[in-house]
Amino acid sequence: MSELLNLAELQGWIGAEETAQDVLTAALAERFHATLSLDGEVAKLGDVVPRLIHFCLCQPAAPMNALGEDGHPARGGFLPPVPLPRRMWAGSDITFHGDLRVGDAVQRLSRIADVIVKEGKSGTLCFVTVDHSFTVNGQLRIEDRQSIVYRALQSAPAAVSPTAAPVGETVSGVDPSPTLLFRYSALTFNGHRIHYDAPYATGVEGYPGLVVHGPLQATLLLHLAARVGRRPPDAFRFRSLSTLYDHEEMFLNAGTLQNGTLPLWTARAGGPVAMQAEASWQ
Ligand SMILES: CC(C)(COP(=O)(O)OP(=O)(O)OC[C@H]1O[C@@H](n2cnc3c(N)ncnc32)[C@H](O)[C@@H]1OP(=O)(O)O)[C@@H](O)C(=O)NCCC(=O)NCCSC(=O)C[C@](C)(O)C(=O)O
Repeated sequence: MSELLNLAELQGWIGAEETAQDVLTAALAERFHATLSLDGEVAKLGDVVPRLIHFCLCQPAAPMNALGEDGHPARGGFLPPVPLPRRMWAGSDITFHGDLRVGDAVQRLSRIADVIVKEGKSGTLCFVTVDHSFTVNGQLRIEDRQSIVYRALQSAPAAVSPTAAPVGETVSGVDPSPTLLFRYSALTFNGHRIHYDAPYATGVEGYPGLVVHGPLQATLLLHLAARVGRRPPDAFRFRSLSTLYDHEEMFLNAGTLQNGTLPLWTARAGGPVAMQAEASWQ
C-alpha cells in the first residue's frame, strides 16, 4: 500500500452524508436529448425524462477557489481526502423505482458507504463507494451506488487486456469528439480537466488523449438497452475496466437479451472491453 495512504483515517469518512436539491428543467431535458442524440420527442414540462439524466442533477457548485488541481471540488469535504491524484469513475449499480419528470424538485441524499484499498496491476487503488438516493416529494425514485477509484500519478498505465472485445449483436459507433465530451461535462457541471483540457490530461495525468466520461458511456449504453429491450431497463450496472479516449471511435455493443437481462459493453475498434454493463427488466 502507498505510504501516503492512512486507510483508518480515510475510513473515518464512512457514514458522512450530504444532501442537495435541484429542479429538473425543460432546458436540461432538451440539452441532454441533443447531446446524447436520443430518438423521439424532447420531454416537455410534466413528461417523463430519459434515464440516467440524474447524473446531471444535484451536482456540487464549488466556488473556483475551492477546486482541486484536477478541476473537481477539493477533497476532504464530503469525499475523503484520498492522497492519490488520479480520480476515475469505476462503476455504478443503479435501481430505478420510478421515473423523473420535467419540473420535478429532486432531492439527493449521498452517503459514504465504504473506503477500501486494493493493489491492482497498475499500482495502489483506493475505491470510495457512495450511495445516492434521489427522491421527489419524499418518494424514492432512484438508488445509485457509485464507485470512485483514485490512483497515483506515477502508477503504471492500467494493464490493457490483450483480448479484443467481442462484437455485439447490436453495435453502434459514436465519435467521442472533444465537443461531445465538453457538452457532457457541461451537462453534468463536471470540471474534471481530463475530459476537456488536453495539455493537463496528457502532460499531468499521463493519458494519451481526453478521457471519455464513464457516465457518458453508461448513458449511451442504457439508451441502446432501451432500444433493444423496447423500454428503459429497471436496473443498470456498469464497471469501467479500461479507458477510452477522444481520438478513437467508440463502439456501443449489446449482446443477447435473455431472462430479462442484457449484457452491454463499450470498446474501441480492436480494443478490449472498456465499460462492461448489464441492463435488467423486472
Ligand atoms: C480502475 C483501473 C485503473 C484498475 O486497473 P488495474 O489494472 O490496476 O486493476 P486490476 O489489477 O485489473 O484489478 C485490481 C482490483 O481492482 C478491481 N477493479 C478493477 N477495476 C474496477 C472497477 N472499475 N470497479 C471496481 N473494481 C475494479 C479488480 O476487480 C481487482 O479486485 P480484486 O483484487 O478484489 O480482484 C482500470 O480498471 C481502469 O483504468 N478503468 C477505467 C476507468 C475509466 O476509464 N473510468 C471512466 C472515465 S473517468 C471519469 O469518468 C471520471 C469523472 C466522470 O470525471 C469523475 O471524476 O467522476
